[in-house]
Amino acid sequence: MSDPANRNGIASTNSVATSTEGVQLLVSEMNSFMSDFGLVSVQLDRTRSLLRCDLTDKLRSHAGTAPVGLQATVMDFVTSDPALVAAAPDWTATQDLSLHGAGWVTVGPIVVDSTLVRVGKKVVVVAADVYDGNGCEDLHELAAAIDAADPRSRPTLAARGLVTFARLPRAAAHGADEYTPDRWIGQIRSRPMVPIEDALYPRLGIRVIDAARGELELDRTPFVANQIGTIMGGVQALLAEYAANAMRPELVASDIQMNFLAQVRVGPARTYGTVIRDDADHSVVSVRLVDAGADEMILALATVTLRKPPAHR
Ligand SMILES: CC(C)(COP(=O)(O)OP(=O)(O)OC[C@H]1O[C@@H](n2cnc3c(N)ncnc32)[C@H](O)[C@@H]1OP(=O)(O)O)[C@@H](O)C(=O)NCCC(=O)NCCSC(=O)Cc1ccccc1
Repeated sequence: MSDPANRNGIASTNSVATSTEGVQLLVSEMNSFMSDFGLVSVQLDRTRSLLRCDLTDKLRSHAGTAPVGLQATVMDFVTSDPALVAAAPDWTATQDLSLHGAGWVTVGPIVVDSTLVRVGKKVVVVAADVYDGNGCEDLHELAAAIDAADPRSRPTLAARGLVTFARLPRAAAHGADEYTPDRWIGQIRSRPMVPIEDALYPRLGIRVIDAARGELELDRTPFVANQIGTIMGGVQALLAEYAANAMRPELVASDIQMNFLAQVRVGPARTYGTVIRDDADHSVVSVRLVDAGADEMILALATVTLRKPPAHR
């Protein structure tokens, strides 16, 4: 089988995800908001996975940096691999995700190193370090640099994060049997690369209802949904970041905490923002995500810290 969009001959996966309300969505790697991220990963062993993501101009924040929602998206993606290996045969859903900036990713690629921390009966916890690859695209070279004994040889840490996954029955995820990171140990895997015309936020189709109040909406479409039929955790992080930035447009997000409480039943996802701190050099915004089509059922709670952009410091 040949797939011209696929750089390493890895078959792209299509699956019909059914949400908790029984709505069917055709979820495909070829038609995802991440299709032009240039995602390449390697499962180094059963407990560690490394991923890189291109930082093209389309994906940059208004300050030219890698948006925190984008870092959260790729962090969610790569940490799920050691989680799925550890949780097998269960599937996983992201329950909590935190990401704290140590610096800005300005050159790229974005590199995320994820390591299994704890396997429990109900949850699996995976830590992640985010680096600016500074032009290096070779994952084995990056892993060696991260592991270097001399701290001066290591890439600069851009952020540190922690992701808690809840165990779900494997039947919750359509296409689960095609996604088997435990069989990919040592393999470099490139996702299908399909160009997308729009920049990161416009492509999601976010509707701004009231910027000053952080009120935005996003439909659940196959473009942003995952195998269990809800809006991907990373997209919810991007939505929360966008809402916080709508309230404080002169700043740029550096940290995010997401608590995913329920899965989208109907959609759209709607945000409500509250500024909980305004200081000289930063603000903190709390964002509530609800399912507007399901009696405003709470989907997630987010806290976003925003700072002055690096060029203005
Ligand atoms: C499930 C939980 C995390 C925990 O809640 P609790 O209160 O502890 O449990 P709850 O009472 O709600 O469950 C009772 C029972 O139902 C089971 N079950 C649950 N769901 C399903 C299902 N869909 N289908 C079938 N069964 C389901 C559940 O196992 C349990 O079974 P049991 O009774 O033990 O036999 C909940 O807070 C939640 O859904 N949060 C939102 C999570 C979220 O949306 N995250 C963001 C998107 S994820 C993402 O993006 C990842 C990604 C990364 C990278 C790339 C791609 C993807």
